[in-house]
Amino acid sequence: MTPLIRITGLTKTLKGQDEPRTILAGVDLTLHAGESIAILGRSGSGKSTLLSLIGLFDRADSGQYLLGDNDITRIPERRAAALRSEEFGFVFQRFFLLKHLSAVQNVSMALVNGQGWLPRRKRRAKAMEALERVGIAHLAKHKPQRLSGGEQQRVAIARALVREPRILLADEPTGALDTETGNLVVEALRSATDRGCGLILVTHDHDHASKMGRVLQLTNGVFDATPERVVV
Ligand SMILES: Nc1ncnc2c1ncn2[C@@H]1O[C@H](COP(=O)(O)OP(=O)(O)OP(=O)(O)O)[C@@H](O)[C@H]1O
Repeated sequence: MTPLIRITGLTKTLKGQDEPRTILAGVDLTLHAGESIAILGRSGSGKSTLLSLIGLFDRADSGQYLLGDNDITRIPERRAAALRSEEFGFVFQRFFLLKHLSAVQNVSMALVNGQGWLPRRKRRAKAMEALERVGIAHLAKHKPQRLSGGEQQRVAIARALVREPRILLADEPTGALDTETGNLVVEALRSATDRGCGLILVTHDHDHASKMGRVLQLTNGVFDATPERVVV
């Protein structure tokens, strides 16, 4: 089957006031439907930079990016914006929940500007289903201030999943959480792959990384050549 993502030889050099710095020096990555990948690497190794290229927030200097059968290496920003909302779900370290809205309203909001109009009742039903998937349907009416950090992050995951993205990108989603709470969040992310979603998790936490199907280590702008550990 065609992979969701095929990236080859991706490079990115940052040109600031100082000397140009090569952050990514030829990254190869393939993600299949239903697969989960953890990306580890020391601070500043380029993990977030890579995720922002994959999520089409930024462009590589060279290399090729195939999304399914489509070469999207050099698509215009308008098309990139459409793909970001149609194909990707994003989860960040910060939850970015709207504090005056309940959990279910925060999740439904993600459907307001989506493809095709949905009546409010349908949006709410889908949002409830997404909250159920991450195990917090019972907290649907709670506003963020009444939720713990881990619960808020699971609302954010439900918000990312409610649009049924094909690819879920998570950048340090457990960075602000303790280990136990982080485990719940990682399980909520991983469970998205049960329905065929592809997941890429950037993390510093080796335990969380080990819950993914593959673990890749970013060092000096490329993935280590050490054999990938496959968890079965
Ligand atoms: N907009 C920018 N302008 C200049 N330098 C940047 C910019 N964004 C990132 N960098 C630099 O690029 C390098 C890679 O950053 P990146 O955030 O991708 O690393 P990371 O592996 O995600 O780090 P961390 O684990 O600390 O989040 C860092 O040295 C960072 O300082």
